[in-house]
Amino acid sequence: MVSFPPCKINLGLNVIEKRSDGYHNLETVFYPIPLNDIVEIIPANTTQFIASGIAIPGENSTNLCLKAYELLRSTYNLPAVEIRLHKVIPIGAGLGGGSSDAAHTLRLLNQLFNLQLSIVQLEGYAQQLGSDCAFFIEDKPMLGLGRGEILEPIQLSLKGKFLVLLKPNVHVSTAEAYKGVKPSTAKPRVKDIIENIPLQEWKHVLENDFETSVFQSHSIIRKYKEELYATGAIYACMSGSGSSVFGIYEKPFDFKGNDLIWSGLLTQ
Ligand SMILES: C[C@@](CO)(OP(=O)(O)O)[C@H](O)COP(=O)(O)OP(=O)(O)OC[C@H]1O[C@@H](n2ccc(N)nc2=O)[C@H](O)[C@@H]1O
Ligand SMILES: Nc1ncnc2c1ncn2[C@@H]1O[C@H](COP(=O)(O)OP(=O)(O)O)[C@@H](O)[C@H]1O
Repeated sequence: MVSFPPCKINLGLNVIEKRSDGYHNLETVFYPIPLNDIVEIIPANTTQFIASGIAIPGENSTNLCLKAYELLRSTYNLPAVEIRLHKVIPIGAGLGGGSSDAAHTLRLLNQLFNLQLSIVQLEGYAQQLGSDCAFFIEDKPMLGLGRGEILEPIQLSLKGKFLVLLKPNVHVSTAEAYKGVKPSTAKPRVKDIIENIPLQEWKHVLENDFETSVFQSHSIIRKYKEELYATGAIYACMSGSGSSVFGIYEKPFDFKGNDLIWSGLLTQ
């Protein structure tokens, strides 16, 4: 059985407060982008994980696909499987690729072994694997609260707009990015902006709190954001903790550049 885990971008991101468990409460809108990995799961005599495509740092045993399998196996006594992952989504880019692979592994196992887990139950397992993992159980635009695992519907349509997604060759650690932000509760709400302010105005009001410190250490990301605006983007922003950055355009646009990783029309 095969699935095609997409990635996500964050439309605005407020880091609200540091929590006693070391995580941060945040407010963001997750939006799915059809730049996809491929996960295939087949019953096997012994459990194994086989990766191809972009190299994933770390041992295979630490891969989130296997962690997702182990999580369900511990409760449902699952048989051995072979999990094949073809990696397309750039790693550590603020695109949530690992979380998406994990969520889609849960979804595939649910189907393959007829576990009859509901969306809410699958989201519960996903939360244990990563803060933004639950979003990928449904892959539709959602407001993300708490650590990112509390999902609420949002009124938003970018259907027909065109997106350009760039990934400069720099790596930003998520944990370091959180350390570089001063949390604040006194910011305009992402939800209010997205639901009530026209897209054309977002560039004046919708922010990603990670940008200030991440741009200081990686000026190429700021440069790319400026380039997106210079080529006509209505709104441009870094995704998550970086290093990818996206621009939303009114019409299809042939962006030229080596670090272009995806462009296309939005459908949601
Ligand atoms: C920043 C965001 C925004 O969507 O995305 P990415 O840039 O990673 O894609 C997410 O919050 C990333 O979520 P995720 O990548 O699942 O994070 P996790 O693996 O759970 O946590 C990695 C580390 O980030 C920090 N962390 C993460 C989430 C959060 N709400 N507060 C935190 O402080 C913690 O130090 C944690 O140890
Ligand atoms: N299937 C996977 N795909 C990508 N990264 C994975 C995967 N499993 C575990 N990881 C680990 O997760 C980290 C980055 O996750 P990723 O989702 O690519 O980035 P981000 O958190 O920036 O969105 C890497 O350090 C990588 O070793």
